Amino acid sequence: MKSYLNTTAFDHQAIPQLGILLINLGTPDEATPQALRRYLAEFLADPRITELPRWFWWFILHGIILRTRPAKSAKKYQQIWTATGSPLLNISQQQVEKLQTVLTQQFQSPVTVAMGMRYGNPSIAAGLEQLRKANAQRILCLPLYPQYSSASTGSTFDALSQAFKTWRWIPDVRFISHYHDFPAYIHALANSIQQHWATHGQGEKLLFSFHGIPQRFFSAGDPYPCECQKTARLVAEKLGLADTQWQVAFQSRFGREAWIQPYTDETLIQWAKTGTKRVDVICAGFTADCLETLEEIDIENRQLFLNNGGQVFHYIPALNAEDLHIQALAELVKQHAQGWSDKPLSVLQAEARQRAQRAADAQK
Ligand SMILES: C=CC1=C(C)c2cc3[nH]c(cc4nc(cc5[nH]c(cc1n2)c(C)c5CCC(=O)O)C(CCC(=O)O)=C4C)c(C)c3C=C
Ligand SMILES: [Fe+2]
Ligand SMILES: [Fe+2]
Repeated sequence: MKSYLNTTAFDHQAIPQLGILLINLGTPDEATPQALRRYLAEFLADPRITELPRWFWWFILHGIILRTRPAKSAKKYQQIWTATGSPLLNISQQQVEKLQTVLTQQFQSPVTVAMGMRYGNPSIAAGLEQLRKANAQRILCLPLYPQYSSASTGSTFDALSQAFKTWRWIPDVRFISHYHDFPAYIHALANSIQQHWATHGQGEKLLFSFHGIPQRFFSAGDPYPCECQKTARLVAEKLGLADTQWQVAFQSRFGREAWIQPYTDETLIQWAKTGTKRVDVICAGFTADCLETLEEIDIENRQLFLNNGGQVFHYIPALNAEDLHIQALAELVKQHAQGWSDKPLSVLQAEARQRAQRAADAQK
């Protein structure tokens, strides 16, 4: 017989909370080949990530990839690892804390913000469990992927559904599918670029580098590349850039098949070879700095540009836990939590007391 979470009797006195679950991709527990093997085995087994026949992919994954990639990836992670662990996890924790503070100030109803990672720890199930224990009867799920892709956002939805399968009492649930053109997010990006230019000067060209996906996914109807283009265009318009001053490219290619183009590394090499001396690169789709930005862009792609004739390479950090980013996330949450956050604590407490009283009366 299957048993479900919620093992204690319903508590009439408990104050309902609004729960916000921030979700990101995830990261290994340590920068070691063993930890990478565990992490990549979970990540690369996700059918949304590969979309290949399971038997065929299982053979490639276990026969080839998991024998070689963990050691190579561990070396890369070691270059960006901090005293307190993975940058992505550290930054995510800061985002949770700051958003909790801002929403507590701005919402009438009590709110709890938690984090769940699609792969690795803390898992989505653990983040939801934290919200369940806080008596979150309404849960807003916010994958921190501004641009929708089946491989990222779609996969997050799968994991949420899987986790809820174990709950007895399914709360009200809302899911933010994308926010690639949300004004406060565009404003935060434009502001971050302007701040960077004010301190370091402006390059000749600005490259918006987004994580790629296989071309096959786009051809099958994934809107991701279009949403990346729109984010970049809106930011460039806000900055008043001419079409010759900016471009979109896609990084993080994996495997041998074609991914969406142009590729970031090839673009930077071509720019360097054709006389561009100073570039700025921003990874606008990454809401927190991680391996793909700190190692692939700020280390590997920097070298490619400088080795091919470029002279100045500036990586503009992700929005991370910057105030304007947290403000943008708070606005996004407010928009999607409409009708959920308007009861002051005093009203919720009075309702809880009435519930408890009626339950006690009914037992007499
Ligand atoms: C195998 C194919 C992959 C697809 C498709 C893919 C899509 C995708 N990924 C992100 C965001 C991140 N990916 C990160 C790391 C990473 N990505 C892949 C592969 C695919 N991603 C791998 C194998 C790895 C692990 C590192 C490595 O071994 O190279 C990260 C960084 C995580 C960290 O710990 O720092 C992020 C973030 C998106 C948004 C996306 C689809 C749009
Ligand atoms: Fe990468
Ligand atoms: Fe990825």
